[in-house]
Amino acid sequence: MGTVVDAAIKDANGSLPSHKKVTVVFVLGGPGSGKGTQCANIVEHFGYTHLSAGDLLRAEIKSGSENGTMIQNMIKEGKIVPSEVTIRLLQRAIQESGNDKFLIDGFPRNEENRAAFESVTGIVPEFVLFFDCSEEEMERRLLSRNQGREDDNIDTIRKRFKVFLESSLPVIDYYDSKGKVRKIDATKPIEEVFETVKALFTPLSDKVI
Ligand SMILES: Nc1ncnc2c1ncn2[C@@H]1O[C@H](COP(=O)(O)OP(=O)(O)OP(=O)(O)O)[C@@H](O)[C@H]1O
Ligand SMILES: Nc1ccn([C@@H]2O[C@H](COP(=O)(O)O)[C@@H](O)[C@H]2O)c(=O)n1
Ligand SMILES: [Mg+2]
Repeated sequence: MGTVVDAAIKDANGSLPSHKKVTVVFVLGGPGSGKGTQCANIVEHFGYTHLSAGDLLRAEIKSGSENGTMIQNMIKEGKIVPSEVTIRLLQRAIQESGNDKFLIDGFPRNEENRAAFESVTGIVPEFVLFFDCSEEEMERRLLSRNQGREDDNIDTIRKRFKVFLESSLPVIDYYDSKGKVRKIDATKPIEEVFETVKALFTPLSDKVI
């Protein structure tokens, strides 16, 4: 069993923390590198709860929240939403899940995300899964994804790549300096990528489904 952290997770309103043992794996990689695809496989085999920061933000827009328009504009521009908004959504999802192990996909996306999450929740990731993929391949995947995402157009994709290089790679470098990064060649076919991923999760798991 991997290390678990005793995290003080405040509830969605920021009230008294409840102590809960949780295991968190951050899943990072460029836009279209296959984070969501591989998270679905990990959930199926290892019983984690998948929390995609992007999905939570899109759900917040749909819910008609007062932050909806701001979030929608940021996503259209490929920009990173202020940490307090995203962290509140992640905390709520953690609290509501009833699970104790989480894949946090697409977060932390910049230094502000990283530092704020650690200081608010006290959670240190078990490790960071980094899907390494060429821009050429990611662009091809995003342009053929066909999920109706407003940010899957060439203008926004280029902005997202720039933000990834400038703001997200430094977060991966930070965790790499702490020996936490598990880098995966994500240009390979889905099944081959998952074989490598599986080998990382199997030692943490006492039951493989
Ligand atoms: N290894 C792979 N080979 C080929 N296609 C893939 C691979 N992994 C994922 N895809 C496809 O690429 C597209 C993007 O994958 P996915 O949504 O998992 O990426 P993502 O990293 O979550 O992207 P985003 O950051 O935009 O949310 C999907 O259509 C998916 O089916
Ligand atoms: N930590 C995050 C994660 C995402 N966003 C915004 O959502 C967009 C889509 O994210 P995906 O992971 O689903 O690709 C992303 O481009 C950002 O605009 C964010 O702000 N903060
Ligand atoms: Mg995704």
